[in-house]
Amino acid sequence: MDLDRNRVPMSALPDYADPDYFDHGAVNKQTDYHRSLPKHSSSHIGSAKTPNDYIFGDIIGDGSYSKVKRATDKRSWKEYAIKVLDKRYIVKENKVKYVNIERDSMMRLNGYPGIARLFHTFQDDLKLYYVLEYAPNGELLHYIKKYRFLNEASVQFYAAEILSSIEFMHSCGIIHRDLKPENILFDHNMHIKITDFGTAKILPPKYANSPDSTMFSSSFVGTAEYVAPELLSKQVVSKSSDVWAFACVVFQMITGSPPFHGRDPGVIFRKIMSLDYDLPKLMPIEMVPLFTSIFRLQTTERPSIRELKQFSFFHDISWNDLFFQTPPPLQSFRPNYHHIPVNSLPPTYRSNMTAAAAAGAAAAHASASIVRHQPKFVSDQKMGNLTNRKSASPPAHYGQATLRNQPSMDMFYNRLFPSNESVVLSSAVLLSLTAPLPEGSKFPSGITKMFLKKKSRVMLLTNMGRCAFITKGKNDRFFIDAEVSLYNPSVEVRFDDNKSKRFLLNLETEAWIVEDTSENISRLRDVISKFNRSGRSSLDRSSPED
Ligand SMILES: Nc1ncnc2c1ncn2[C@@H]1O[C@H](COP(=O)(O)OP(=O)(O)OP(=O)(O)O)[C@@H](O)[C@H]1O
Repeated sequence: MDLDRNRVPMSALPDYADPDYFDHGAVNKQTDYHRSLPKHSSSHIGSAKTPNDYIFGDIIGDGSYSKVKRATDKRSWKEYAIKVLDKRYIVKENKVKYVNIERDSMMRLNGYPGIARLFHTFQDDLKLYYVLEYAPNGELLHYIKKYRFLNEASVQFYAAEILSSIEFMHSCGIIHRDLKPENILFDHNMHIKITDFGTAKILPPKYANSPDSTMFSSSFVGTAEYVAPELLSKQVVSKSSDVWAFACVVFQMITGSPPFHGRDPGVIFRKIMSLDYDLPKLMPIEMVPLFTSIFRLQTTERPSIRELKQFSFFHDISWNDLFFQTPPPLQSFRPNYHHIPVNSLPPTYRSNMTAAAAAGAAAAHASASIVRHQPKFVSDQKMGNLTNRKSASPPAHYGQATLRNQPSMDMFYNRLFPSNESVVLSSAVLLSLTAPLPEGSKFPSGITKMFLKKKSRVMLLTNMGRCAFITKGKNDRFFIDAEVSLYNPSVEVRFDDNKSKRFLLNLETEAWIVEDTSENISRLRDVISKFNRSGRSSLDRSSPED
């Protein structure tokens, strides 16, 4: 079931009658450079396959404008991951360019073992399908969360695989621009497969062998924690921006969190621009130069990949047959107490650190604390103040329902709630999590806005003042992944200016920015304000006695 169906007027859409609309760049005209690329045979990328050739299984990934599903080829019984993209949404959100970039860059990189392969693309009236090599062992992020600090042997081995794959990408003239643990997957044999080339930069051919520090203009793409300073200060990227992200990923593997983290993109960017990061005291000494040499503001000061491969951290890596080796088992990091703590580093290492980083390292040594940053939407605990509810704990069926045999979406949505509660308004939205906005401060704009992670959700408002955000999970089951009571007096609702489709739910410890994509903003404004006003007026009435 497509949640957005019936929400976008057909007249607003371009003509998709041409089956090659996406496959041959009718929307995004091919540049001379694209025409100069080697052509792939039509059996490889083209319309030879259809959705009927596959048995679709669970959703295994939820991107900002796509769902990734497990699928089995009916003839070969081989398993694939099929990325299903909603054409209407892509056009409406101006994502056509990214969809084509993803296909073009993956085609160019096909065959390298560290990069997920794209086998076919095809489409039907509503969707685009990218048939990808299936990486059944999930994301690197999963293992970082599971083990918190990964063992040194794994960090070394996987850092080498990632670095080799980046080197290959760069040699093909592709800068990934969004390397992060969510985009590094594991195949059957626990070798890496880099994915998500939707925001890659495809360089003109003459730059394929350019130095890593050569800069290219770039829009603001990527993920705040892994973005390099040159993008923030000059709106440019270089191959060494991927190397910066690589260092952030390796840092996260060994310490559990990325080096530059914070509650909102603004905080993260300030830390990146001032190179404000901490080196935990038990970090293996051989790893330190990796970070101190890469975390430099000037791209020219960062080592090239060729130089990095010579670092002592990689001294026993056999680079030529990495993907034929058996990876070391992923485990938790067991600190080797013979490692030298950071505060007794030789002066050459210390001189590479900024004052802030050195002070941070000293502080980290004193407290040995490593802060973990895993943004997470809150759910049930926010429901405590829901009025008219006898109990804060959800009923047994709460949060899950199947879609089958439901005559209308609203009736279906009602099944998510207790029987005395019903949906009064639903709308497709983009939801992002950020730090609470102090009174009087403006909504995120410019690059801070661009780096907010947005998730497509359906927002439901119920007659009980509940504001729930739902998404589709495994087996086509919907679930509520964030919700709040608008009657809760500590929830502040703030609308952006009149022209904007955004509003903010300011909670005590975090804020949700909601952007309406269903032309419903004025109705949302009315209903939400009504609920929230009554909650806040009860706060005003009760505060004098408190
Ligand atoms: N080949 C694959 N094998 C297994 N899982 C995959 C594969 N490709 C993608 N996934 C899963 O789906 C998720 C989303 O995929 P992908 O990052 O390509 O989508 P996206 O729309 O670009 O996401 P985002 O908006 O988060 O950048 C991945 O993080 C991963 O968990």
